[in-house]
Amino acid sequence: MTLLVVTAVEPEAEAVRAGLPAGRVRVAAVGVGAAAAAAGTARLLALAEAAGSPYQAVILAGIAGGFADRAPLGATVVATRSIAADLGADSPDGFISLDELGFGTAVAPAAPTLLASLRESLPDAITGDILTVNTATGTAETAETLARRFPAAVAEGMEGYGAARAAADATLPFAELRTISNTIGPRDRAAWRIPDALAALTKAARSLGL
Ligand SMILES: O=C(O)c1cccc(C(=O)CC[C@H]2O[C@@H](n3cnc4c(=O)[nH]cnc43)[C@H](O)[C@@H]2O)c1
Repeated sequence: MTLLVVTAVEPEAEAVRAGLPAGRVRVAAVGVGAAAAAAGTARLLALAEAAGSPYQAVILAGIAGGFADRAPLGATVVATRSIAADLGADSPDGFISLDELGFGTAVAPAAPTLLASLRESLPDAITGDILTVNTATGTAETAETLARRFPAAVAEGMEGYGAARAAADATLPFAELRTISNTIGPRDRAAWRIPDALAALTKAARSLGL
């Protein structure tokens, strides 16, 4: 299978590459946020298709914030669904999702076969929804609100839903794989364990056996 792995930033891409045999998989950093992920992934897919060597699957990989008591620091998480948590409308009665507004869906389910293969390769990984947010959560109040709105969510990142949409437009299977660098809650950058999360990302990539 010709696989495209996209990450937000280059250190994440390097961590993934370090766990993969050279030249077998394309790993590219496409930028932070769902818009960058969608645009960057779509461009890579289109260029490969135009060159006559299309990709056959897309994985969004990177580090993430983990929900307290659901995904601890250093854990590997695999998304059953990548959900755009803040795509919709605010209202005095609470958040209204894109689905409720009738404008499509904010939920991108992982491709069943790709998800099953990731789970088999990563038996210790925590499986659940991974939220895509435009603003990284920085208060206990927002963390609690998200945990309540999304009881099956284990982590949040900023790109999954965007890359998933690009893969869906190209009718390709998609999955999201992340490792936990910080706990979702009051912003405390000093408490982020980025090197540990990047090391876990390398280990996860190696476990894929590609
Ligand atoms: O400073 C560094 O060395 C460094 C190395 C690798 C990655 C970073 C990032 O800051 C990546 C940002 C990326 O990480 C995701 N992320 C991580 N934690 C959270 C969170 O709590 N809430 C939302 N997103 C998170 C996100 O996908 C960002 O694109 C720095």
